[in-house]
Amino acid sequence: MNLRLNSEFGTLKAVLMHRPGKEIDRLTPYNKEFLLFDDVPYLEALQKEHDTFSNLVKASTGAMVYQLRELLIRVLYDQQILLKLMQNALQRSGLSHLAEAILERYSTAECAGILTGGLKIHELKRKIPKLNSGELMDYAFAIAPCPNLYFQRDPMAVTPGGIIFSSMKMEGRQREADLLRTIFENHPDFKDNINKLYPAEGMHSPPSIEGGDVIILSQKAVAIGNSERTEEKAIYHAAKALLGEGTVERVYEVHLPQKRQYMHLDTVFTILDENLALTYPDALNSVLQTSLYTLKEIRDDKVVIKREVLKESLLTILEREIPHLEVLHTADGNPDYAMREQWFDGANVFAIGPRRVISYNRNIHTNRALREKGVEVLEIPSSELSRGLGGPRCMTMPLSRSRV
Ligand SMILES: NC(=[NH2+])NCCC[C@H](N)C(=O)O
Repeated sequence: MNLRLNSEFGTLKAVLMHRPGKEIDRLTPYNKEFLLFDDVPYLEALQKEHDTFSNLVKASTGAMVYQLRELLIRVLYDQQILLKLMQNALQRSGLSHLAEAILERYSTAECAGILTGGLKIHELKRKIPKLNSGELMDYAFAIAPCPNLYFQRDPMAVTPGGIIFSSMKMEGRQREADLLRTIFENHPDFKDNINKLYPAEGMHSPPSIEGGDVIILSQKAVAIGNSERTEEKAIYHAAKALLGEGTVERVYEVHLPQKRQYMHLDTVFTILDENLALTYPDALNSVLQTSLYTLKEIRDDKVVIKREVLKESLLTILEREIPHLEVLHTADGNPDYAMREQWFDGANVFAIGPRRVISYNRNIHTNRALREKGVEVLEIPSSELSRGLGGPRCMTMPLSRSRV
């Protein structure tokens, strides 16, 4: 599988998802903010909703649906890889010296569970009795959980020129990117098919960039949100790699207001067909600045790029890049509902093919407007899934689509 995509809407052929697990049960009213949740979801119901979603993706497209847990277990059979991930995970609590003892006592599948669901001190004490000292706070995490892992969109991005491995802004999500990168660099299905664009070789503590901020406008153009989560410096480096690779000719930096409800560019718009986009107008109108990166020259293997600040709105750019663009608004622009539906990711539908989308059932006004435009809308239940403040696009990492 060649890991490149040239659109947001070509018929889906393979996608990566994560069925939420133990990590969700770790959320409490006290840690939810740090872990970027707006509520404390009910795991069983959340899993049911997620199963409906992944089954629907499979049934409606015939696509291969990879599950993160299976891919992770496969690469963790390599003890060196497992040890390194475990040490990194424990490092944050100053306990990396316990990594080997953990590997001796837990199976590979259990280690995968720990790396995603976290580990508390009292759980560890049951396995390593000599740890029974009162100094360690029993209910503290030795390894913090990754409850946002079902938002598979964010820890990386597949572009027309290759893969961007995210460097996550928020501490509560940083380990997710390590897990994804380890999988894609080591799993036999993927490791020989990736062209890594970001971070550049030897870059330590790369500036933050998250997959939800990366949107393919066309084979030749990519938009990246400069947002609460993605920094200008990261966009510069990603643009340089993309333009140097050569498939993409224009990279747009879209300056979003730094607000939680617009945390990523894909909370503001998604592309559903060669000439149809779904947007949240208030956010679109508050984009006051965009910049365009293009290639200046490649001399002695050195890529030089040029940045122009454009006095153009996001809409103008979309219209230029997407000929005959029609724009549909969340809740059809109805002011009573547009804001409500955007909060629950109305604009964040997942295109499984041209004018075919999966959307949350709760966004009834948006779904109706989509249908009136001739879009096939497949609905999924959303009472629990939406509590993490991400929608169907956020929950999926497409790996292969038919070319358009
Ligand atoms: N691509 C997206 N819009 N992802 C939404 C992620 C939501 C998640 N709770 C976070 O705050 O990071």
